[in-house]
Amino acid sequence: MEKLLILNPGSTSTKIAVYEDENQLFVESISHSADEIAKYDLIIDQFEFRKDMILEVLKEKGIELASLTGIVARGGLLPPLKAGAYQVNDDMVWQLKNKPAMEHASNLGAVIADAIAKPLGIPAFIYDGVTVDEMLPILKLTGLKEIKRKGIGHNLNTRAAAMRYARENNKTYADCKLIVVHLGGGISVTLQYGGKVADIINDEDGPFAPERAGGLPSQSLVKYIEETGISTKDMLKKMKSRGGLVSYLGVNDSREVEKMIAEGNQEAKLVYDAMALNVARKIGEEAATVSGDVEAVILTGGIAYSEYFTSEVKKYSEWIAPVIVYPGENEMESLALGGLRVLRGQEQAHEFVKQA
Ligand SMILES: Nc1ncnc2c1ncn2[C@@H]1O[C@H](COP(=O)(O)OP(=O)(O)O)[C@@H](O)[C@H]1O
Ligand SMILES: CCCC(=O)OP(=O)(O)O
Repeated sequence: MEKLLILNPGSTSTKIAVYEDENQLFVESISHSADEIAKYDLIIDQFEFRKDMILEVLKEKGIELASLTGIVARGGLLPPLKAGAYQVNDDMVWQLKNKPAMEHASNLGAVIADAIAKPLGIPAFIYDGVTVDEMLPILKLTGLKEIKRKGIGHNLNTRAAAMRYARENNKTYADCKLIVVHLGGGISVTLQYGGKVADIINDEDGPFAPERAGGLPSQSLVKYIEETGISTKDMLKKMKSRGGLVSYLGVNDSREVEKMIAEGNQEAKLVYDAMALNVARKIGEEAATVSGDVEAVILTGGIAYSEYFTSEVKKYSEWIAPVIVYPGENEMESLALGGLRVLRGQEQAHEFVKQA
């Protein structure tokens, strides 16, 4: 029997679970207030704080560290990866500590997993990391040779949703042609076919999201930075955590926005409807990429619980293909099942080599 510790550090929470084979023994999501996080300059500075908290949760739940047989974490901002599993090694820990592609809480996953796994002599893995980049070469191009599109986003949850669709329709993942959208604090619109994430539209050129600015008109953005004198670091932070619903309405919880709409707030309705329309426009972009040959559009993530939001997206997208809703995210289970496949020899973990 395998006993796996699953770690998913997010911007505002740390999710921890333990699985015995396919059975979840517990899952716990610890929220971090903005104040708690604000005192750390860099993500990596939160290492001790989050690791200690994880160890504390395991103690409370009566999980003996020595009983664990492996650890699986959400992968961080590494250089472009293949889909599936990578074994956590010294190169990966070095990369995340010294040269991550971007600051993001998921960078802590493999580093903490390594710190716990090494003394126990058990393996640690990441699975379907945020930088899985299988994008079609033609989709990498932008209008400036020096700037390329990157495959970054919610690969874990969108691939898990695509695989669920395949299972439920008695098909293999490789035989499906799907547009899968993660609707959370951030949004990713993906095109998946041929067993790959052929495209992923996320923060840089995606729709705005509860906390994210999404793609912005590039000339206006450059002028805004020059006129306000805002630093690169502060601007990136603003686009990542103070954009979208937060920028217009001051809240990142879609349920609060829906309450505002129900109370007659016209600004809230305009912004929320615009967010849904922008998601649908990106779904249309992915549909065009495959000349409309799409079998289904799948909406997943926390906002997929919303009848209001999913109906809006459907209104603009159902002409492409049936729109299926898988509410919530399935990240902890996806990590556990991925780790189990590797430990059972059903899947091979890739080896990570650092890029200094
Ligand atoms: N029932 C619901 N109706 C509308 N929005 C919801 C509902 N439940 C959760 N959400 C929204 O889902 C978002 C978080 O989605 P989730 O997939 O859990 O997060 P993340 O990708 O940020 O980890 C929040 O904006 C939250 O308000
Ligand atoms: C870093 C890309 C994936 C992402 O946006 O994740 P979160 O929504 O969990 O911050």
